[in-house]
Amino acid sequence: MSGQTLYDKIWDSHRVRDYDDGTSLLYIDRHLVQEVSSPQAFDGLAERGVTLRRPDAHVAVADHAVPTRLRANHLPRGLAGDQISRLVRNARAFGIPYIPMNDRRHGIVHVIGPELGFTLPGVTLVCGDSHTCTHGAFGALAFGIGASECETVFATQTLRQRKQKRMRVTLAGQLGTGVYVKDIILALIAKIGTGGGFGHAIEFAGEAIADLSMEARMTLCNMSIEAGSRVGMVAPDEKTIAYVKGRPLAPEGDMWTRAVETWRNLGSDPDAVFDREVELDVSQIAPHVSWGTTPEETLPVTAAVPDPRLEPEPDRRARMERSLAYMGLAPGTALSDVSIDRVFIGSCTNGRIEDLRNAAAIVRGRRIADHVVGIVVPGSAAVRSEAEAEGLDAVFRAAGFEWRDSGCSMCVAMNDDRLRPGERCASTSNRNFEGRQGQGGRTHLMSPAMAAAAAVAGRLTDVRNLDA
Ligand SMILES: CC(C)[C@H](C(=O)O)[C@@H](O)C(=O)O
Ligand code: SF4
Repeated sequence: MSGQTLYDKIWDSHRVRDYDDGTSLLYIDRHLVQEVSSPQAFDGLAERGVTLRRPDAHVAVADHAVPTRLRANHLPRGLAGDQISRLVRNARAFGIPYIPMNDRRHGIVHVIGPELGFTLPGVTLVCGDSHTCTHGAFGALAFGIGASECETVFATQTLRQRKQKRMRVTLAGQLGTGVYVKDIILALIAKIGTGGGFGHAIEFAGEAIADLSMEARMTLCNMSIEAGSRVGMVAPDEKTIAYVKGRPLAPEGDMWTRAVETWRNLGSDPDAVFDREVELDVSQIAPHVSWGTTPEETLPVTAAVPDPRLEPEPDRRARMERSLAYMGLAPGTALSDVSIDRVFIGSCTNGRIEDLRNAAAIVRGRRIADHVVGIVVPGSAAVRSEAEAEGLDAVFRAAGFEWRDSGCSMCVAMNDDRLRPGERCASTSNRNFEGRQGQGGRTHLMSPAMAAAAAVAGRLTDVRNLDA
C-alpha cells in the first residue's frame, strides 16, 4: 500500500463513520461564521428548537457588509445593516463568540482565523464561504460549505462529505523580481483552467513553497477555488509553527509540544500517490493580469488583449467575445495601454501585511495618477495597526490613496465600496465576473505590487518597468 497524503491523514483522523454510498461523516473542529451565509442556518436551528453542539467551536464576524469608513458612527442602511444586526442577535442568542465591527480583532474571516490561532494545522475547518480554502495554507482541511451545511455543523459538529481525489501542484524554481505568489496562482489558473482542480483536493508542494511566507501561502490556497478546487493545502513546516506560536487561541504548554509533534508528521508520505500531478516552474512566470471575466482569462502583462478570431473553438470564441465586450477591450491592444479608473488593494486574497508592504514599496515617494481613485483596505484591524506602526498608512496617504477600515470592501459589491458602471479597476481580489465589484464594473486581477504600479501609471503596467 502506498503512503498517505496530507489530505488523507486529516480526513482519516476526522472520520466518524463511512456510508455505503462512499461518503463519510467527518468531525468538524472549527466553524467561522459571517453575516451573508449564516441567517438561514440560524433560522433553521430556531425553527427546530435545536441548540449548538459546541458553541465554542464557532467564531462569528461581519465582514462582507461592513462599511470601511466612518465606522464608529455609521451602521449601513438596508440589507447590509440588517445582515450585520442579525448576526449580532444570532450570535448572542446561540451563545457563540462574536467579534464586533470596531473590535481590534475584526477582519475578514479568512484573515482573522489564522491571526487568532483559530486556524491550526491538522484541523477540519469550515465556513459558509467559498474562500475557506485559504486556511489550507496551515495544513488544515478547510473548505467552504452551503447554508444548510452550516446548520448541520451548528447542530452536530459533523458533516457528511465525499472524499475528493488528490492533486499535487509542484512549484519549482524561484520567483523573479517583481513577481509574486499572486502571479503563480493566476498563471496556474490560466494553465489548468477554472475547472482544472474540480473534484480534487490540491496540495501545493515543491521547493518554491518552502520560500513562501505564510501570507503568500494563504494567497495561493485562497484562489484554489478559482481553479475549481474546494480544498487547497500546504503541509505545515517550521514557518507554519512559528506563525501559530503564541496566537491567542493556539495551544500552550504541554498541549503545544504535543500539537507540534503531530503537525510535524502531517506532511504527505514520500511514497504517497496523487491522482493528478501538475508542475509549474515559477522562475518562468511574469507578472499577470486578467483581461476577461474569469480568472482563467489572464495573461502576462507584457501580452496584448487576445483576438477571438484566432480561437478555433466556437464556444470559447463566443465566450471571449462576450468577455471583451463587457470589459470594453479591443483585440490586439497592449495590456499595458489599458487605462484604469480605480485601484483596490485588499481582500482575503491580498489584504495581509506582506501585501500592504509590497504595494507600499512601489508607491513610496510617488503619487497615484490624477484620474485614479485608489483605496487600501487592510484585511483586518490587526493588519491595519501593524501597517500603521510601520508607517505604511502614511506612505499610501501621501501617494493619494484612501486608507480604510477592515472588511471585504470592493472585492464584492455587498457594501458601500463599489465600481460605477463602466469603471475599470486594478484589483488585488480574486473574482472578476460581470458585476462582481459593482454593476457594469470592470475588474483586472493582479498582485498588490502590480495594482500599486497601475495606480501610479494610471494604466495597467509591468511593475518591473517602474524606475527604482
Ligand atoms: C458571500 C459569500 C458567501 C461569498 C463566497 O462564498 O465566497 C463571497 O465571500 C465571495 O467571495 O464570493
Ligand atoms: S474578501 Fe472577497 S473573496 Fe474574500 S470573503 Fe470577502 S467577498 Fe469573499
